[in-house]
Amino acid sequence: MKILDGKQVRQADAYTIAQEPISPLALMERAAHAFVHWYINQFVQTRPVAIFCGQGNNGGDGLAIARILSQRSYSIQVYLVAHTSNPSDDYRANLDRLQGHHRPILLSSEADIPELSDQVIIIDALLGSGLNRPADGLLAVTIDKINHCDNKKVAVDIASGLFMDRLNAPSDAIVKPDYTVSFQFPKLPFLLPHSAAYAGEWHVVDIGLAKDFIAHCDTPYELTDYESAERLKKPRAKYAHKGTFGHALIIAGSYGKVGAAVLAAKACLRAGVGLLTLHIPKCAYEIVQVSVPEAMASIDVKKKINTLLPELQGYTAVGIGPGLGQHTGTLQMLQQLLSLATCPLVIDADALNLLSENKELFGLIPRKSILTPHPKEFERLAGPGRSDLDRLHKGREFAQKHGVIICLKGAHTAVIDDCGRVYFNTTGNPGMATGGTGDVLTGVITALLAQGYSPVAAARLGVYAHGQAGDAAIKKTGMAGLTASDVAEHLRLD
Ligand SMILES: NC(=O)C1=CN([C@@H]2O[C@H](COP(=O)(O)OP(=O)(O)OC[C@H]3O[C@@H](n4cnc5c(N)ncnc54)[C@H](O)[C@@H]3O)[C@@H](O)[C@H]2O)[C@@H](O)CC1
Ligand SMILES: [K+]
Repeated sequence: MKILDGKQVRQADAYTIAQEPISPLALMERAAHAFVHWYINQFVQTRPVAIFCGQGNNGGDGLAIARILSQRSYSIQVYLVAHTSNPSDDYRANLDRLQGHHRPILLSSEADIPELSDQVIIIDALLGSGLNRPADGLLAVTIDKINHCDNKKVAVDIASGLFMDRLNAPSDAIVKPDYTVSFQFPKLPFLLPHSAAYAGEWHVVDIGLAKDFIAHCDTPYELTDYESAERLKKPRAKYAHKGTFGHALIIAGSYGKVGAAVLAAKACLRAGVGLLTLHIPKCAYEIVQVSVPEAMASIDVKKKINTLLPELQGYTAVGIGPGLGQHTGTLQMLQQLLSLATCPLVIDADALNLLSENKELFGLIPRKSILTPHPKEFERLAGPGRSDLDRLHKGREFAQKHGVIICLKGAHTAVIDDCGRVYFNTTGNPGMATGGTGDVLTGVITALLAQGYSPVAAARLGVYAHGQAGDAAIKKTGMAGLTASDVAEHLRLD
């Protein structure tokens, strides 16, 4: 699913209106019905509804939603905030349509803002994607009051006060909803850590904007959702043998961090690789043979660290980094790998830290290698970002400059390809913020690369499947109890 900017959404809107054709008012009605369809599956009729409306089209949506909910026997009360001398036509039309069903209350000062009982659900339709400056005056006061009550809150399209395409200042008044029901597309701020709190749990509802227009819309931002992940998957052929699914090499582990190698290996196997060899220091030999009997071991000359690059011939992908340590001998091995590798690489954890400490090696990274930094590792690689958006821009620049794919890990891990396209992941949960899950991810992506997936597909599908495994695992373990081993065990690629 694509993520469009404000201008593109307005163009999609206008194109649909002209081409379908459909009147703007009928499109608003369709959006309101889509919202209500979601709403009635979520909240029972016995919960009263307070709908706060502005005077743009977002407010128009709110008025149409109020009418439709009232027709469905929900008890509603609309509160209007007058913030413009030029209310939108469709706002006016919906205000007219509401007459006879309901009498809205106009809020003229702070004193008019109601105290609501706990049972009331708040629908926020004050401002939508047309926000052109931070909310102030009575709008800001109303937003503040809404935020201070414990009632469940649902934002229509986007939380009032949240910019779609640019950063808000920390002091801006923005509704903090429990849910956002977004029309047709998610919005970029929903996916960025610092603004995600202003989206809550977000849902996208289809309002029938023209598919041909959307298909041709050029945007750097996209989601990896269920449909796109399914499209990326390659079926396993009936007459396949283990050679069909590649031979992965994972270079991992050091004294005290052998677990990282084991986790990466288990995940690699669960992600369907044909054969796996682990290159490990001597101290890891028994541990690996016992805990991952399916993997072959390539033993380093050193007892506690990896220093000697094995012969690379025959491997279809190499993953390096989990639990590796940052010794000089290991650095030389990494340098050799970067110079000699002819198959795609996954570079993670200490291998990334070694690169950050030795930036002159950047030029050696084979094109289309996959780098999997968490935000701190990314900062070490590419410098600090002033904001989430800035970090994303830095990631796009870095990926294009060095011809690599970056998995910038986080709640919505961003896979950034070497053309600067960003694919946000949609699976996973906060339980996965625990040691070892990164090692599991390296194993999964290495397995997919080894099986012949393109680097971008391997990164997107790997990140998606990794999050999906975490989501499946918490059904048994709960979030707090989730371990990286649980994630590895619950991986399912078909
Ligand atoms: N995406 C789509 O194709 C559709 C969008 N619809 C709705 O239309 C909305 C966008 O409508 P609009 O463009 O009218 O935008 P808004 O509803 O956000 O309102 C814009 C109006 O508010 C004023 N305004 C902006 N920022 C302000 C501020 N800080 N303080 C006071 N006034 C401010 C503007 O000058 C303008 O008059 C969407 O969010 C969505 O809810 C739906 O009706 C149907 C289809
Ligand atoms: K809103």
